[in-house]
Amino acid sequence: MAAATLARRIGRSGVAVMKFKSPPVNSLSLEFLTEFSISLEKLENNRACRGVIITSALPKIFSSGLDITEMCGKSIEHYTEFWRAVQEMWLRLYGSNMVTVAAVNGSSPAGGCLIALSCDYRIMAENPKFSIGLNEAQLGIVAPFWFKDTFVNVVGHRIAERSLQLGSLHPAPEAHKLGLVDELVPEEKLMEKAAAVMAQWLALPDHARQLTKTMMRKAVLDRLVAHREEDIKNFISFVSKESIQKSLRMYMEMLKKKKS
Ligand SMILES: CCCCC/C=C\C/C=C\C/C=C/C(=O)SCCNC(=O)CCNC(=O)[C@H](O)C(C)(C)COP(=O)(O)OP(=O)(O)OC[C@H]1O[C@@H](n2cnc3c(N)ncnc32)[C@H](O)[C@@H]1OP(=O)(O)O
Repeated sequence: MAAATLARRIGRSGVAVMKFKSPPVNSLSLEFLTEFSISLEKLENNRACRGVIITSALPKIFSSGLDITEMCGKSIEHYTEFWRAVQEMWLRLYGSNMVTVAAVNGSSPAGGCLIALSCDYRIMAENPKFSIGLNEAQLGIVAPFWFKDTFVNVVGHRIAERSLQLGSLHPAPEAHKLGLVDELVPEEKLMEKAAAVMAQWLALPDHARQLTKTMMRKAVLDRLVAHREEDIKNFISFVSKESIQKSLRMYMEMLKKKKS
């Protein structure tokens, strides 16, 4: 696959490093999501792999979230396939038996934030220009219930409610204060710190850690599994509305204008 190049390396420590590399901004296209899920599945099935560090190969951007062009002016069949791929990615990552560490080395709005939130631990570069959050409301769209559930499980109900309603993108220091990321480190120390955190988590017996993780996350995962088809229908009916299409088009135009 060409668009989403994901470098993987499993060291002697049993840790893979996955680097998002889909210029210009690592947006989560159908192709990217499919490749990401396949990569996760391969690592999950590889007994030599016990943990994965997820980061970006691009400067300043971890991931710009779902590829908005995938949600604009496409067919029902396309929306169905795209949304199933988003669900699949989250089910694999949030439900992974591996230790997952996000080394967030750039901005991470919406779907990018979901990826970080789905990991076991988040370390972010301490650059106040980098921001993270579920900003869907700013686009005139609504974060699905499982994005919200994942967010609540990390920061708690009150912080999630305020942040989601306002569609806030939190600069790194604020994200740390809110508990949205666990640690801030200078950018050049990010991978070193991620490896140290990984070693700490891998020092425990896998079975105890895995069963505990399942216990903590199962209810939220089961909720999407039980309502998967309904969630796809909701997405399609929401995104097919002309008012939502208009909001998405205006947002894309705003992004382009910002440059000129
Ligand atoms: C009640 C029932 C509910 C049911 C559920 C229904 C609906 C919910 C559906 C979905 C949830 C949505 C989740 C999402 O993830 S939406 C995506 C949100 N992402 C963003 O808001 C980020 C937008 N991008 C930026 O802010 C910036 O681009 C950046 C990431 C900060 C990088 O800035 P920089 O200045 O470095 O780059 P540019 O802005 O110049 O961008 C370069 C280039 O990329 C294009 N682009 C950026 N982001 C996206 C994107 N997410 N998708 C597609 N394209 C993107 C940008 O337009 C530029 O393109 P150009 O052609 O001009 O070069």
